[in-house]
Amino acid sequence: MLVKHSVISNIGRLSSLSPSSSVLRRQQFLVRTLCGSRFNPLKLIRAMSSTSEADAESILRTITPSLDPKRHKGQAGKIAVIGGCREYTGAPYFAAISALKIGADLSHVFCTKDAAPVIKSYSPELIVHPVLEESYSISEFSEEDKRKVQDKVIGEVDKWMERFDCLVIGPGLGRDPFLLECVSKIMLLAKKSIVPFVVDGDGLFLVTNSVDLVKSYPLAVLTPNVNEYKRLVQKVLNCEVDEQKAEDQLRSLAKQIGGVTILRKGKSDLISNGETVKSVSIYGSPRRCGGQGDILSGSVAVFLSWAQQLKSGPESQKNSSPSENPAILGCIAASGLLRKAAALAFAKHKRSTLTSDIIECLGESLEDISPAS
Ligand SMILES: NC(=O)C1=CN([C@@H]2O[C@H](COP(=O)(O)OP(=O)(O)OC[C@H]3O[C@@H](n4cnc5c(N)ncnc54)[C@H](OP(=O)(O)O)[C@@H]3O)[C@@H](O)[C@H]2O)[C@@H](O)CC1
Ligand SMILES: Nc1ncnc2c1ncn2[C@@H]1O[C@H](COP(=O)(O)OP(=O)(O)OP(=O)(O)O)[C@@H](O)[C@H]1O
Ligand SMILES: [Mg+2]
Repeated sequence: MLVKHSVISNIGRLSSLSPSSSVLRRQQFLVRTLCGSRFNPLKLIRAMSSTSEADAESILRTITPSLDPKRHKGQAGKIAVIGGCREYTGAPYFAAISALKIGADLSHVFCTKDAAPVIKSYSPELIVHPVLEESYSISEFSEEDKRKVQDKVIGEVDKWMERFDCLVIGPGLGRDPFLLECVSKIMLLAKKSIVPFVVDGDGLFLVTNSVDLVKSYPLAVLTPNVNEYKRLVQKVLNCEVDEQKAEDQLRSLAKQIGGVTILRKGKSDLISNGETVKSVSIYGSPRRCGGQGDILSGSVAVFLSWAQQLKSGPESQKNSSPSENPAILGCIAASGLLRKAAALAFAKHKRSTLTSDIIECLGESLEDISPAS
């Protein structure tokens, strides 16, 4: 019930933003999904009651849509990654290509001008927007001109915002202050349009320093690694990470940030929205090469979109969709699939397993669990 009330109050807050018609549709969908006539307290209480190992395979089977010939391009998901700068071009590519490899129809990347040609050259499948600016490229500008540049950046992203099913904010973003200020405005835009977002990498650096950017937004998912989690706990809970109370601490953290969903990455992935805590411990791979978290953030975006779609689609009218929060379902599905793909890639490549090898195994791993036909 607590969940229901907090969702209603969050929606109330979101409603005060004079929404457009597509925003209204999203709001109505949220209300129907989380609090509507299909609201089943028994199912919800069961789902929320304890920390337990999630049945990731069953969730993957439930939320992965069938390949229906009647569906048109875009219906399987339109994802956008906000990330990619001079230093990092791999991370946004990994997140964006993983979304496509899992089954999303369109994957965009909004990055800096330097990063764009590099990311484009990795793959013609991605739609790359060279719109973000770092301080060095505007160092000679007056304050007024800097503001104009910022408005232009926000305008470029805003043109697309309502078309996206989910954003991934942060892989390879870097920590340039001017760029991060623009990204904080992009988060506000996403909230205004009620677009879910996954925050990872340097996006978590931004959010840790400005928690209000995500606080009480029920469609925000944070995916911290060990360092990012430590910094969040220190900032929000004002204490150190306590492994003995890992689940309680994660639940408190998510609750303190107003019920956002947090996926704490590690030996076991732990997922909480401040009410329930679920774990995914399927055996993955002993290789810890960089970039696996980026696969995860792109995957969460797709599965979250599919879980939401399932709840709003005709299947939900038959009361056959699961009652849990789509963000939690998306995290469980993504974590389970990444671990399966990592295990498969490791079986093939052993010590030389790289992130690209794991990405190549995403399709086969999903096919094993949820065959296309
Ligand atoms: N190919 C690319 O373009 C990629 C780009 N990426 C992008 O890089 C950006 C920064 O992200 P990040 O992950 O490097 O930052 P953060 O977590 O602060 O780690 C910094 C340092 O912390 C340590 N450390 C890490 N894990 C640890 C552990 N388990 N236990 C203990 N220590 C641990 C370790 O330090 P060391 O051990 O070397 O002292 C590590 O070097 C971000 O934008 C991200 O998206 C990546 O996605 C990778 C692929
Ligand atoms: N010790 C571990 N044992 C098994 N799996 C792990 C371990 N640590 C992380 N993972 C898995 O690897 C995935 C990526 O987590 P990781 O902590 O490497 O993220 P990250 O540091 O953000 O990665 P990236 O290099 O992309 O930034 C997680 O989903 C988790 O399932
Ligand atoms: Mg990372």
